[in-house]
Amino acid sequence: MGSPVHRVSMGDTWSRQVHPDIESERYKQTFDVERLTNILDGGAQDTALRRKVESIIHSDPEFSLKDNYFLTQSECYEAAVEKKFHLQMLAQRQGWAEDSREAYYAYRTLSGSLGFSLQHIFLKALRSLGSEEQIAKWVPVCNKFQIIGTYAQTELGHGTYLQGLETEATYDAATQEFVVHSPTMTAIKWWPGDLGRSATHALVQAQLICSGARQGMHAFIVPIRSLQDHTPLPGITVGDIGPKMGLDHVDNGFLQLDHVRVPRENMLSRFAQVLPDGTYIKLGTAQSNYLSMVVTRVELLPGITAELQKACVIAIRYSIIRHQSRLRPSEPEAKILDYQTQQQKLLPQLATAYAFHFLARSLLEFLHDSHDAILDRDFSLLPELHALSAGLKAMVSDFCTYGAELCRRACGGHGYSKLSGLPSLVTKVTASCTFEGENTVLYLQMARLTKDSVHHIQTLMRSGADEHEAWNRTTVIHLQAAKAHCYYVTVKSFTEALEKLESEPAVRQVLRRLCDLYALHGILTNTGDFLHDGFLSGAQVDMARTAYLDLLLLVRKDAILLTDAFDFTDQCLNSALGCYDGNVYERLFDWAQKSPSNTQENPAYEKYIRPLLQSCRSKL
Ligand SMILES: CCCCCCC/C=C/C(=O)SCCNC(=O)CCNC(=O)[C@H](O)C(C)(C)COP(=O)(O)OP(=O)(O)OC[C@H]1O[C@@H](n2cnc3c(N)ncnc32)[C@H](O)[C@@H]1OP(=O)(O)O
Ligand SMILES: Cc1cc2nc3c(=O)[nH]c(=O)nc-3n(C[C@H](O)[C@H](O)[C@H](O)COP(=O)(O)OP(=O)(O)OC[C@H]3O[C@@H](n4cnc5c(N)ncnc54)[C@H](O)[C@@H]3O)c2cc1C
Repeated sequence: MGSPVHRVSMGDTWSRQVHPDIESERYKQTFDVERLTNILDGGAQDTALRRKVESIIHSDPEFSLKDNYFLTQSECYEAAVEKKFHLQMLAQRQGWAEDSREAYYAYRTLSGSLGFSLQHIFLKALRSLGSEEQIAKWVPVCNKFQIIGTYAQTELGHGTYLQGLETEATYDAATQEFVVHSPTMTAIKWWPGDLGRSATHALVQAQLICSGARQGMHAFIVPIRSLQDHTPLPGITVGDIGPKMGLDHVDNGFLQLDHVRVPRENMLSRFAQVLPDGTYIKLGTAQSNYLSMVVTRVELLPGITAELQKACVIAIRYSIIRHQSRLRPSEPEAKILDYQTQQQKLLPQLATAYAFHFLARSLLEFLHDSHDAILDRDFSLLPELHALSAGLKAMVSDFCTYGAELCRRACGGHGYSKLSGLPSLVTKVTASCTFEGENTVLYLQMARLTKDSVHHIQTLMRSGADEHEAWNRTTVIHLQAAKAHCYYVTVKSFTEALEKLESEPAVRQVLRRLCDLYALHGILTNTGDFLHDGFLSGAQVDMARTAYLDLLLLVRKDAILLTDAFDFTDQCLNSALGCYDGNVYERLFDWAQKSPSNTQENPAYEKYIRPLLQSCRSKL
């Protein structure tokens, strides 16, 4: 009789018998895993609520992810829309609001494999840029899915440089309408998620033209498909941009506007208004309409971090089960996590996954404390919020992408199998280095604030360079300064989180080790900077390395318990390598046999293989 089935288990044949190699790693608990889970969730009640939502979702076969790896792009898209449809019906029955904790936990449970992900961003932009009246009008119809929104800012010719966006919204005082138009091929909106086949409305960022003057980028709600039969409305050419590297379940699309008219009330007017006679009233700053990007960058951080957390869970559990080669000729093959190099690959990533959890929580608190003031047009905190959100979104997405790929590679051949769950994690998190702001550009937004950057610019300007040339000729240094600042902010937020855990000594100690490992990893991967600036001597670098290698051994002992604390269900991980019970090989073999290439006829045989074999045989 196997051990009792753990609550996160897949619930299949092998869930009943926990592999002894992984079970032995759970015997000696140096800290209370459940308490750490509660801390990560924000409290025991949040853990209970999350688990309740997970249980409801996993009890319904409509939400199963197990066939996802065998679907085409169109099937992926339809499966995600189908799950979103069923989740919306479930949410209505359960009374879960669109922006509720339950809805967030449902999204986490399904690893974001849901349609209409841009509805959230449409709503965020609405709440940041819309007047109270516009919010009261559009939020309810969004929440009830009476419309499906997307956020259309990027164009074929421009994504980063927002002042270069070409889409125009020209005010017609005679009819009190805006004429929204794509004047050139490069003005076609390109990339917006859910635009290809789903959205009925787009929040279009366009250059406002009124009273003969160009007023910069403003947001307009533009209906794009009929609510009766989903056909494109007059003046609208819309479609899918075609196959991508990943995120097959998202229909990223294009939108060409041919003099489309929308009522004056459709320009989001928290920070600017156009009066009936075309008079432009500025209520904010030049960058007020960039606020929605700030909010989205901050609110994307937990989801991006979760991808690295899942990659660490899969790779570390697999590294306990996988035996390969011998540490000593006289001993049996070793668990690959007992090799120092495997520890050096995975455990700093685990530390990073924890560090980013506390960083995201700290930045979300800053956003929530400052957002209301900004909505009330007190912009004093906006520059710092922008700089932090830009730099930290760039760092978190960069390092989560790097870390997820490292976890994938650390699993050898099976890490290259989609059935491991790792390749789709990597392609998904990679996208976050580009969307919501390309990372280099965002790092540079933070760098504008650092002392070191200013010094280099001033030196060049004294030698005769103008400010623009001086800036461009020092951006590599700015980038370095911004990355260093991001690392510092991350260690600071992790340390501050530990200070609040005085009543949890055992949990605090295990997290302290992760914080030290994260900080030392940062120093040891940038020793040149520390030596160059005289912050460390060679002897001190040696001390740091010794402490780092000692920490790897200590964290190794708690590695499985630290992955368990994230409390991802097996269904959410959807990985043959990463299940709680560790029965890797049985699942790999079982799942592979479910592949359509093993269950369907092989047309290539009759057409090509048999004729080829026979033609060769006849010559023998
Ligand atoms: C299943 C997965 C679901 C995932 C969903 C993903 C959905 C993705 C959506 C998108 O991708 S939407 C499109 C996102 N696009 C961007 O983020 C564009 C990125 N580009 C920029 O942000 C621009 O580079 C820029 C920063 C806007 C450049 O600004 P600008 O061209 O005006 O020049 P600067 O001189 O750099 O800035 C001027 C001034 O403005 C301040 N500032 C810039 N951005 C902001 C902001 N967001 N908030 C507040 N302030 C901002 C900047 O600091 C400068 O201020 P001063 O220094 O002059 O005071
Ligand atoms: C999966 C995915 C989903 C997306 N979803 C949406 C969406 O829903 N809505 C939407 O509006 N957009 C969306 N986008 C578009 C995304 O926001 C843009 O791709 C992003 O802002 C980058 O702009 P770009 O593609 O024009 O790249 P570019 O800005 O052309 O960048 C190309 C290169 O030029 C460099 N570069 C650009 N400007 C500078 C500079 N000033 N200094 C130094 N280097 C510079 C960049 O660092 C980069 O290396 C999505 C993109 C992806 C990949």
